Amino acid sequence: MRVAVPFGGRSPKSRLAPLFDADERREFALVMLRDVLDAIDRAGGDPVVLADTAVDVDVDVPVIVDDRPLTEVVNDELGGDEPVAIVMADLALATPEALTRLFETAGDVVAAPGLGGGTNALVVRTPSFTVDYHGASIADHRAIAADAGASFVEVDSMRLAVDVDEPTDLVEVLLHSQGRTRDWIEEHGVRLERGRGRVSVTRECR
Ligand SMILES: Nc1nc2c(ncn2[C@@H]2O[C@H](COP(=O)(O)OP(=O)(O)OP(=O)(O)O)[C@@H](O)[C@H]2O)c(=O)[nH]1
Ligand SMILES: C[C@H](OP(=O)(O)O)C(=O)O
Repeated sequence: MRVAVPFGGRSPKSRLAPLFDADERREFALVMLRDVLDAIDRAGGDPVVLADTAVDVDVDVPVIVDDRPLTEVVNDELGGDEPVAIVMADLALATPEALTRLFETAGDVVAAPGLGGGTNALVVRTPSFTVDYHGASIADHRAIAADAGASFVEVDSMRLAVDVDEPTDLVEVLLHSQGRTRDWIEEHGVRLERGRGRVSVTRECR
């Protein structure tokens, strides 16, 4: 199955500014993209990157450069007869097993909800569905599918629910991931900070 991976490479991961400067955030976003492309490949998907700027992914994966807004770019992928998946580039915990389960779940539209209201991954098997990202997009996508008379099935997956947007999301990477992303944040001095409540992260050296 074709798996489109949207990638905003120009000024990514602004919510990680408390930890990383702009160059580091660009590098970090690329490292996550590499992990996600690997997981898709190992799940048997055919990835294509939809990037808002030219990007060197360092692997043999096609890159389409299109600087229109995310929703427009993704909607151009939809509407055909073949199923297509959309997997976000910041799913640092994604494993081939979690993605295989997503790809194999039956439904006109299959969605992996993200923390905080987003839609981290989709499989679309009907031309009647369109996306509308940002805000509580999982609720919007549920409504769009209902209006189109399409079934909407949500996959319950912690590995696909964590999109790395905010410093606290790095806790999940350090605790549950083995990939390049985890290595990168460790090399950049990010450590778990254990207190009385939820574990957080701190950066040792800058
Ligand atoms: N092609 C494309 N992909 C985008 C764009 N904006 C975000 N993305 C991708 O969409 C997914 C979700 O991105 P977000 O977490 O909302 O945005 P971000 O720019 O990575 O991070 P923030 O600056 O913290 O919002 C990631 O895979 C991004 O790389 C865009 O304008 N164009
Ligand atoms: C694109 C957006 O991502 P988030 O801002 O929730 O990470 C969404 O999933 O609607």
